[in-house]
Amino acid sequence: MLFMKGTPDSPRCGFSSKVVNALREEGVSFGSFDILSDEEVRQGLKVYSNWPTFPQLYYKGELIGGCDIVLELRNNRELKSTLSE
Ligand SMILES: N[C@@H](CCC(=O)N[C@@H](CS)C(=O)NCC(=O)O)C(=O)O
Ligand code: FES
Repeated sequence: MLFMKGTPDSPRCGFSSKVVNALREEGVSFGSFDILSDEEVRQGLKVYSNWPTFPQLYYKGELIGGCDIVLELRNNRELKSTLSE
């Protein structure tokens, strides 16, 4: 599940766009939520996960990370395996 700015087909920030591209390139299917549509979710998730920025990628209810971490996993060829454990 990706909490992002905008939607996968219409991202509203480059960081969110990069994560969408990485997931699509790996053939990972994912749900998404546009945090720009809900200020309460936007601020609440930062507290919930102790992570101050978006995008936030979750797998099985746990935060995997943001743009930097997702791209690092992809570059290390670990993204797909991380999201299928
Ligand atoms: N280094 C971050 C880049 C993401 C980032 O800096 N996001 C900012 C600008 S889009 C953010 O979400 N700020 C808080 C907010 O907009 O609520 C990452 O790896 O995800
Ligand atoms: S919205 Fe400006 S950097 Fe993401």
